[in-house]
Amino acid sequence: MLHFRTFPVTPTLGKLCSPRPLKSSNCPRFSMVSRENDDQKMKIPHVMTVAGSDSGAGAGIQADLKACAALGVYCSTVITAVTAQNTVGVQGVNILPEDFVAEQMKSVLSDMEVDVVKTGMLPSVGMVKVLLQSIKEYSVQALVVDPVMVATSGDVLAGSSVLPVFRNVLVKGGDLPASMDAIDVFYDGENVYELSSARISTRNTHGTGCTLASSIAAELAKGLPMLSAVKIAKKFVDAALNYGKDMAIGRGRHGPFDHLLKLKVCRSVAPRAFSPSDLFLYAVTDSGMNEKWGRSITEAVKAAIEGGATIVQLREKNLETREFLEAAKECVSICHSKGVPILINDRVDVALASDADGVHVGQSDMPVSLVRSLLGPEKIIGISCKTPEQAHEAWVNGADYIGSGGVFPTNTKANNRTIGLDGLKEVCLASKLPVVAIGGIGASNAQSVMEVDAPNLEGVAVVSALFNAECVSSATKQLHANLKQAVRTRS
Ligand SMILES: Cc1ncc(COP(=O)(O)OP(=O)(O)O)c(N)n1
Ligand SMILES: Cc1nc(C(=O)O)sc1CCOP(=O)(O)O
Ligand SMILES: [Mg+2]
Repeated sequence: MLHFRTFPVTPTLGKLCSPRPLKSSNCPRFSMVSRENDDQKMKIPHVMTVAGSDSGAGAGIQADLKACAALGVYCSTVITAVTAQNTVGVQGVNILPEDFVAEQMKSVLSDMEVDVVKTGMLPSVGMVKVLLQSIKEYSVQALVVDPVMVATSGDVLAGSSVLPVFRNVLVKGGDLPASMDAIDVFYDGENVYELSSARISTRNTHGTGCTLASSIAAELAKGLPMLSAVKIAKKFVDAALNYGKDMAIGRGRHGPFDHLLKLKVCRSVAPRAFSPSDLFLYAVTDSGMNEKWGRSITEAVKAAIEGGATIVQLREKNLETREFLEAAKECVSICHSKGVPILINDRVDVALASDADGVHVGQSDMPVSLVRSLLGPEKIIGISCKTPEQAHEAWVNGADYIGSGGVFPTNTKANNRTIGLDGLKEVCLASKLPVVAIGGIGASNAQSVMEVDAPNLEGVAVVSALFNAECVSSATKQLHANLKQAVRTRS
């Protein structure tokens, strides 16, 4: 079945309201705007959806909200009808009174700066008139109309009387049976474009139309031209279908798919919550040392875990990205099988791609708040601090722990400033975060570190004491025993 999804933007809008020109394609996604009696504020792209509610949350208002959230656009919602719906079909439709739909639109449009209006289920010609009346009063850049005439299940949701008013059209071919590719045809009033992608074989297609239309609206709200917006929206729908292709929600023929695919990446990366006690014996790798002793990174990591390392960091400064990623994937699998968290030094991309538990960054690396926004809430982020001010900032910016040093002079990190045991204590006392000491620490001086009187000092991070030793597991066992002894003395 072909679903006709139509997008009458500027030509048709000219008749309906006074559209503002679309923002240029290279304008920033979030621009600064000034309003009367207001300081400079961050302008968030805004789509207002006028659509029906789907109780199964695969389509309608719920799909629009999820698509806009996934694409980083604010979405306000005007509900035209409430449907009783699931993966089997539409069991009931309760249409809201037209004057109340008008009231919702007025509430949003009179207060908020809406860039694009996207319509879904408009169950009567009266409702279309209500919409036109409202958007005549307030200026919006574009109107994306998804006629929602027929649900994926085949249920008819709106009559054909609304068809003649549409102009530009995107004809979706995703539901055509027995074709290898999903081919959509876009006509912008002048040219016809064929947009094809590989068909994703899945039962979870409920809400694809709503999602495609709201994604186009979201990209237009960011300032993209129409054809680019349509292409990106199609890519997003394909990615979401792919992520959700094996989900099992509902018993019907058409399940919902996974709009929030980015969150799924975060979710799968954190097998268990971070605990400060993980920092007790922190093994930080060094490829130069492992090469010198003729062992691979994976052999070194296995041996450190065997000796009692409680957390691992891959600090591989000389590896090519591809080599680093392969080693990281293997080490992630080893560490996860042993229940030991593994972090990546500096490289957020490698951490994401390898499914590692987090990242350790220094003061001149990517800022913690940005790392957090890229990695999501569940990942572990460590930050190096040498001063109380940095330690305070680490907490404010959302780090999970602090690495503080150099406690003693070290040959492992060039030009590293030594802060001593006193400097370490000052850092500990300036933050609520757990702290791991680093720099020149080994079995012979670990006890003196653990004697520092700071309750949040959780352990030691070491490179050469483990990896510049002939036998990594023995060296780790020895350090572990000494740390245990130090803790017994401390308590
Ligand atoms: C646990 C821990 N603490 C400190 C560091 C040092 O990080 P950074 O300052 O970014 O220096 P490099 O390690 O990148 O040279 C660390 N890696 N781990
Ligand atoms: C990676 C690193 N960071 C430091 C800091 O002071 O932040 S000291 C250091 C090197 C630690 O190696 P070793 O255990 O061989 O001394
Ligand atoms: Mg660094």
